[in-house]
Amino acid sequence: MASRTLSIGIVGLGTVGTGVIRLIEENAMLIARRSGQTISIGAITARDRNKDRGVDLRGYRWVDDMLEMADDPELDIIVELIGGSDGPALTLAKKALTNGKSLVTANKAMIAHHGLELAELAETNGAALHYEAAVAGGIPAIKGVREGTAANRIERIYGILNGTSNYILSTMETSGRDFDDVLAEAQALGYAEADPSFDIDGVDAAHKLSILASLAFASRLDFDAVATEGIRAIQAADIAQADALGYRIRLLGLAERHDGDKASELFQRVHPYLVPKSHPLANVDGSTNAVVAEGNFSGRLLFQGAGAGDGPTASAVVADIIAIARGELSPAFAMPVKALEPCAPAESGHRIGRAYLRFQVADKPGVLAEITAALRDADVSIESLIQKERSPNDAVLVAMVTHECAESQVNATLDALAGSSSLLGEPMVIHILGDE
Ligand SMILES: NC(=O)C1=CN([C@@H]2O[C@H](COP(=O)(O)OP(=O)(O)OC[C@H]3O[C@@H](n4cnc5c(N)ncnc54)[C@H](O)[C@@H]3O)[C@@H](O)[C@H]2O)C=CC1
Ligand SMILES: N[C@@H](CC=O)C(=O)O
Ligand code: NA
Repeated sequence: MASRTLSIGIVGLGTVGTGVIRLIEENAMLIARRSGQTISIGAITARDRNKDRGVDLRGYRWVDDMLEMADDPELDIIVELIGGSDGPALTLAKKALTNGKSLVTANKAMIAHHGLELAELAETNGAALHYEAAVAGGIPAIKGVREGTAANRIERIYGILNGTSNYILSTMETSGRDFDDVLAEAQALGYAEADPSFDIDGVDAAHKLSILASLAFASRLDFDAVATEGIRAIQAADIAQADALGYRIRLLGLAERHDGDKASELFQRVHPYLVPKSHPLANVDGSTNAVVAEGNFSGRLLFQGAGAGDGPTASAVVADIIAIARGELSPAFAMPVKALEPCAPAESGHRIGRAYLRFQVADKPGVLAEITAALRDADVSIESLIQKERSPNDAVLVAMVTHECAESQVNATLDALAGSSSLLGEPMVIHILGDE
């Protein structure tokens, strides 16, 4: 058994926090051998001391005020597992790092909004900031990109970054069940954020994408520049149409760096995509995540595994603790924060691709002609067109797939149709994954 002890304070005892305790208890010997030290849980806290969490916490020191942990000389590492971009999590993180204590966190919202500030605090105070669990749960995606691809110029990074929305889409696809019903199940399984709109509106995936993009492109983290759309508007009919056309719908995050003559631009987007069934991402189901990184020497790398849930997320948290125990003090964003380059956001309009468009229209003569005229005026040609029969609310679903065109042309089509009395509800655009 290792003779030295590294003491951690765990803040937050929900899905991830209790998972971390279970893992450290069950794999204690192995972890001690691998890290060269015994990892001891020196203090714990959460909102409610008396809640039954299914783990016996009686042997651990309870601290009422989490901020005391950041001042506690007995603790070497603070493990922040409460969540939230600002508020207590951020206060705790800053205090711990300022005091030279290393911080391990699963909090992507906080890293996406304040990661650079926290990384600078870590640099200044000789502490480590590790956040493997914050992106793609149990997959070592941060380590994979920060270290595994360090020698490469990354051309593009993309993937399925939110377990809850992938669980919803893939379960709706296979079972035909209702959106709300499947979301409730994902929440019960511990996959969803405290506010599940972060999952279904693409915000959680955008947090993760912005972090990955900073690592991949050595650029300053810029969450506000991620164009974000979630899965709320996707209907069972879209999933069925996609299936008939040979695709599955997945919520993807995609980032690319465009190096111009003078400056670099960064394209970052979270959006539903039609993924060809033959593409590896089409077969990523349930809460599984997958990250594709394309390096100029490595070629395409695919990291895949559980993106949410107690066990996989705890695995990533404890891997970070072990890394710190081993003395790994590498900068949080692979290089000193000052060395990261600012990149202006790239516009999407010039992007070329195919798109799935779905309209809900009034069942009256001339509607289809109106849509096709708007497409013609924007010079968008149609590869396939499906007109479905009338639904109970008298709407008719018209879905189509375009030939390759610039996204600005699709936008021009929708602009021309905006306000038309023939359209019942907002049209839906789903990009089709090309040779990304
Ligand atoms: N659940 C998952 O699959 C994953 C979660 N994460 C992240 O891990 C973090 C924790 O997530 P979960 O464990 O799912 O959340 P949870 O809601 O299950 O647990 C949160 C815990 O923090 C405590 N807490 C919240 N605010 C507090 C406060 N002001 N003072 C003291 N304690 C407070 C709660 O009492 C609870 O014990 C979040 O940042 C989340 O985004 C990351 C990857 C996967
Ligand atoms: N809510 C998140 C949890 C992991 O990050 C998700 O569903 O992916
Ligand atoms: Na991870």
